[in-house]
Amino acid sequence: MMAALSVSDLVAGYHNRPVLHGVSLDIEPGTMAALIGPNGHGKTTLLKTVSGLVPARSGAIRIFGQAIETAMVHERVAAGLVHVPQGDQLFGEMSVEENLRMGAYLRSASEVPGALEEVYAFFPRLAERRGQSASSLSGGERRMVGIGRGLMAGGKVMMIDEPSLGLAPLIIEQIYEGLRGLSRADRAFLVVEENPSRLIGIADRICLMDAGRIEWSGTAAEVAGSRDILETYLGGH
Ligand SMILES: Nc1ncnc2c1ncn2[C@@H]1O[C@H](COP(=O)(O)OP(=O)(O)OP(=O)(O)O)[C@@H](O)[C@H]1O
Repeated sequence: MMAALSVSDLVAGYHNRPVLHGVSLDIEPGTMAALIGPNGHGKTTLLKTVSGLVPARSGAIRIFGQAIETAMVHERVAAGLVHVPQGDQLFGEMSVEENLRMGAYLRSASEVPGALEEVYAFFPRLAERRGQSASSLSGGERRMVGIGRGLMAGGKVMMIDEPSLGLAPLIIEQIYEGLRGLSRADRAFLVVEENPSRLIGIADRICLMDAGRIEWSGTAAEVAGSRDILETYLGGH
């Protein structure tokens, strides 16, 4: 089967600091992969390199077979790639719905109402607050708008950087349930998560990143059952 996202031997970094030392990973359509690992080992840099915010020095990135490693950011979005960054970067003065509509800037006007319906169906709280300014939302609601705005782009591969960051356990559950519900045969997710136990029953595969490489990958239950992995990489979480 053709991978939704395929990364091979990706090398990238900042100025004279290499961060990714040959990352390879494939995500199948219809699945969710989670990227875990110690802080500062390149998870965010991987997402930024795939979305084109950090240039790749070498290696290949493909979306459903289409090579994008030298494409401009907007061309990657047009190819179906969505990146929901840490901190959401919402427009605080604009309403929930206006923020959501911003995500659909590359789509035709006729597709927007259906896309909005989909977001509101999965995050009903946003439907209730559609006219409220983004700056007045709670942290969890903001995260939902960030993810919803990504969905509005109609992406086939959604990368979400730490959807659970700073949120209460109940809200984290709602966010992950929303994501699970958004799973479709023609869509794939890559999420960064610091706590692998949250991903049991949610992520299809866990990829462990260490020192700029994918060191290991397997199911969430395999991670939870592996003392070595938990103790070596995750400080016994
Ligand atoms: N703009 C930048 N310029 C220079 N170095 C950077 C820049 N952004 C990140 N780095 C460095 O690159 C390395 C990897 O950072 P990255 O944010 O990818 O890690 P991470 O695994 O996502 O960690 P975290 O979970 O803490 O976000 C770190 O050493 C970081 O200091």
